[in-house]
Amino acid sequence: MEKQVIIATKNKGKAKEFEKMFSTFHIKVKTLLDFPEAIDVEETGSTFEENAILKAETISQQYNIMTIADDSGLVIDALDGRPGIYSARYAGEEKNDEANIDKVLAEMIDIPNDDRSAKFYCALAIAIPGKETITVSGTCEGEILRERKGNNGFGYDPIFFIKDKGQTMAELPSEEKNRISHRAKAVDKLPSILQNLFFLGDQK
Ligand SMILES: O=c1[nH]c(=O)c2ncn([C@@H]3O[C@H](COP(=O)(O)OP(=O)(O)OP(=O)(O)O)[C@@H](O)[C@H]3O)c2[nH]1
Ligand SMILES: [Mg+2]
Repeated sequence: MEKQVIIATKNKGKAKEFEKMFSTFHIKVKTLLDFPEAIDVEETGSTFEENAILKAETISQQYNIMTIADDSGLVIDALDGRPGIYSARYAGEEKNDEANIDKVLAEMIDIPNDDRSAKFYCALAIAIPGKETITVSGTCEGEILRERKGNNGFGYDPIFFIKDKGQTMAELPSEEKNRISHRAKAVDKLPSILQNLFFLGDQK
């Protein structure tokens, strides 16, 4: 039977990236964009991992199926780690990427060029009914530009500059982002975990 996994996200940018990355695992992926009636999980955790676990466990219990959730964000050193777990809503509940970028650029207007380091962080939680939830994570180092560059990706990608690429995350083609991003680095850790889980105890 083809393995089924729900990715507990409503974020279109993430959904696209997960569908592309999972196509190599021959696992059929659905996201919460396919389940409009899914519980809307309130992210009350104080860490990326806590929020990812909340999202994965709520949905895996609702549908009794293996669920992976991603909680991720942008952590800027000069802003004491902000926006962090509040990245999606940094400029307000409407989760507007453009407004989020504007707010970060305004807060960093006086930050010198040599103090604009940042990282993207992604925590994934894997919840399987009847088993212990597992988390993995990935990070991608970069720095924050003073203006947007590039139209690919989503969120803060246009202002996140990756030195050894000489480009922003939004200038990279999506295949390239899906090789080097914080999300890709976390997803890369899944095959060995899924192998063990499926090998040790086939999903019911
Ligand atoms: O430029 C970006 N490139 C990325 O690759 C990326 N990954 C995360 N983020 C930011 O962090 C928030 C996640 O917040 P988040 O994990 O709570 O997700 P979300 O609320 O958007 O959807 P959901 O997965 O919770 O349904 C997102 O909205 C973005 O602002 C990114 N920005
Ligand atoms: Mg969220």
